[in-house]
Amino acid sequence: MNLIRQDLVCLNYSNMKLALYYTAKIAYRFWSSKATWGSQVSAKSKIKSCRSEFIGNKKPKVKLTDQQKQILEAISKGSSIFITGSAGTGKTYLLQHIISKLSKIHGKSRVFVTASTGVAACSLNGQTLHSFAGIGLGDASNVDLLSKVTLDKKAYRRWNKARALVIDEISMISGEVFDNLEFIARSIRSEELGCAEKIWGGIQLVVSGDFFQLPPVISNKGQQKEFAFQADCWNASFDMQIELKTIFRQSDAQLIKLLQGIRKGKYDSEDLKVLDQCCSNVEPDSSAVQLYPRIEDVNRVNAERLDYLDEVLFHYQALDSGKDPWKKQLKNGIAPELLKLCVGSRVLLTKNIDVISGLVNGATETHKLYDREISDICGNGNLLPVVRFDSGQELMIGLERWYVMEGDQAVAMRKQIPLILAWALSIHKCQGMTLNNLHTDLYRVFGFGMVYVALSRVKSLDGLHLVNFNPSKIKANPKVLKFYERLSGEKDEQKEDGVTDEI
Ligand SMILES: Nc1ncnc2c1ncn2[C@@H]1O[C@H](COP(=O)(O)OP(=O)(O)OP(=O)(O)O)[C@@H](O)[C@H]1O
Repeated sequence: MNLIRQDLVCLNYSNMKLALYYTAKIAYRFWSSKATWGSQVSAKSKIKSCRSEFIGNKKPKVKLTDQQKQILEAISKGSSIFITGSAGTGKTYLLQHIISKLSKIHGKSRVFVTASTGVAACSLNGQTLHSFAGIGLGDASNVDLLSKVTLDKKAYRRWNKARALVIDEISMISGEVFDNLEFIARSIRSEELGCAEKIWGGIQLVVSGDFFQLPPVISNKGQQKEFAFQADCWNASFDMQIELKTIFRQSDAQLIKLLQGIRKGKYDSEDLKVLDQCCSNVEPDSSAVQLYPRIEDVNRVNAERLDYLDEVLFHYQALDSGKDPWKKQLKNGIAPELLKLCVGSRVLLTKNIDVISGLVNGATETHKLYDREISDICGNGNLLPVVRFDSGQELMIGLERWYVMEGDQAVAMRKQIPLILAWALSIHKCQGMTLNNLHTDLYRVFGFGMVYVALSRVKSLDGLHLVNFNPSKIKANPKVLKFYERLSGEKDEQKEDGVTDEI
């Protein structure tokens, strides 16, 4: 199937020298390459080489903090670690370094990268924890889950093969599930590998997340072990539990103080004044991403805005390969099955494109997502979109691939344009993102952690706009507060015993 019709690309702007240059060149190359879905890799590399002729391919280097380096060293020594810290302290960024280190130590195929949600898993090129484990919804007794996994040859093999297991966004995994997974790992590995029973069957465990962010979705509200840290095996699972302290996402001291308070469910009159100044009932400006607690509001706003533009709609249908259940998991990722765009759509780039991260954010290549300005679809039919970024730079966005990995094996893959409509996003979907300008309606906020997740996405106060803000919605779960008190208490005790600050 032809993706790129051999029509010449037309641009809607007249003053886009740079974009015109790229586009003209790309259009020519596509014309001559007769690109199809199958040949997109070469088309994409042509886009990249074409871009780098103009803007270079430099990736700004990020220096790891002493804490981050200490964690990497401990990983090299085989330690199992829980990494926590406020939003924007670089947990996921560090995980990327950890994953490459673990792959060197154990071999790529023996390192399994997972996360509690599809979106978080996709951003690490991993899979959801539940699908790695083969436990389905995971709502059965440990013995029943063990039999389920034992009957699932592939899942059983994964548990045997694993030398290291990475779990991101742990706040959304319950203690019940965490204990059950430990039981499965220990049972399968001691039986199959013929070794004495060890915790997690001897797998090196790297777990990351912030329990002040979104909690697990639990059907049985009476469940005793709501959070993973309440699991019986939690403390025994780690050699080290460490809280990252340096916040990178924000640099403004007032905003950092405000967010640190909200994280713990606290605020003072100064914080309320700051939040008050962010409140306004004025229609959000078009560069702001609107965050809503409920997906119905997100879909409604995006559909309304798309409709309002009254432009020709372009449909981009994802191309999926692989088998179920892996293929089904692609639906939980960030790349939509059907992407509808038109000229003027507000979009979000959902995949890190090296050349963009260096140029636009001037920071690192590791941002998981970027908020960007108006997109411009060029040409017609199946032509590729050209996006104008906040920096003013314009790029044609080619196809990207999202994989579901089983060790080093890709078991399913989705090809899609790495964009989603982004006038509005759900607070659940934005966990992990960094946004320049956000507008959030907190009227329908429910549960703990939601206000914190929404507000902590933003980089500076200029970019924070609120409606329906009610201080009573700022709340932290008392169990989580206790856990962190204990964590820092233990740290203080260790300090008195002469142990280093971080460990
Ligand atoms: N050592 C570092 N120096 C500079 N920037 C860093 C460093 N570590 C991480 N960052 C940057 O900090 C930002 C936030 O990182 P990241 O998204 O990993 O945070 P996080 O703790 O996972 O946040 P969240 O809890 O919201 O998911 C990213 O832009 C990342 O590139």
